[in-house]
Amino acid sequence: MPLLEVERLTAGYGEAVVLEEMSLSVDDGEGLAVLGRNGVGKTTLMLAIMGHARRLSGSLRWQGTEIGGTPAYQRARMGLGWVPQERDIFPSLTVEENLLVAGRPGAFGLKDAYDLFPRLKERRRNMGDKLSGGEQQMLAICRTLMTNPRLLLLDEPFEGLAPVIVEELEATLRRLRAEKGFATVIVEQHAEDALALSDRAIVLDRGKIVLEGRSADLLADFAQVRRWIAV
Ligand SMILES: Nc1ncnc2c1ncn2[C@@H]1O[C@H](COP(=O)(O)OP(=O)(O)OP(=O)(O)O)[C@@H](O)[C@H]1O
Repeated sequence: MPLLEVERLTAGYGEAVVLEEMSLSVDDGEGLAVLGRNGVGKTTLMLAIMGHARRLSGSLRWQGTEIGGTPAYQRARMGLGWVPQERDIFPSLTVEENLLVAGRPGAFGLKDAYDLFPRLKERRRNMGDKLSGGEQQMLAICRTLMTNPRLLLLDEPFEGLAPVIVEELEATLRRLRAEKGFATVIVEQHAEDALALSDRAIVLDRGKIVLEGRSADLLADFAQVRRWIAV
């Protein structure tokens, strides 16, 4: 049984339809990349999975249970972990406080966060608004990991970061998946990075899946991906 199953999902905001009859699934431990140009509905898909966008029809199943009508906070408790593009760090709390307020019982705790990103340990007494972009992203990822999710949804985690930081984040995400068996869904403009990090990928255009396949195959024939993502 897939961990997450999206079936003929139509979703958007108010009366506006952004996603049309979209179907996809993510297995336990699997990495899925979501690619596409600006405005095609990638973030909306994440928001719909988390319960923050409006579902008009279709179904969402989590470990076989329908969650289409389940409120967002309960989905988070069920093991869906969301790392928003805005990072949503509390500016007036320290790094450590940001981590602790997110914490829920489970295998991943403060020590694991600091092992994953030693930089966060060095900065643990810094306020949330006194961090570099890369440190903020590390904190945003760890804060979600502190909720001990089964699935980690990342929205453009590499946006605006220096290449050396992107490499560090990529290596850590790879290690996390290998060691802890997390399933991940990653939305990225950097398509080649996202393909290198994932097992499978979907490419969206105007609210629909226009291409999907194994990431290795899409990387080997990148021209067909570029057709859909080039501006
Ligand atoms: N809160 C909202 N209310 C109404 N429409 C919205 C809202 N958020 C996004 N949209 C619209 O939904 C469509 C898809 O946006 P979405 O953010 O999902 O795209 P995206 O592929 O993630 O793009 P980007 O890479 O720019 O984030 C766009 O036309 C956008 O204008």
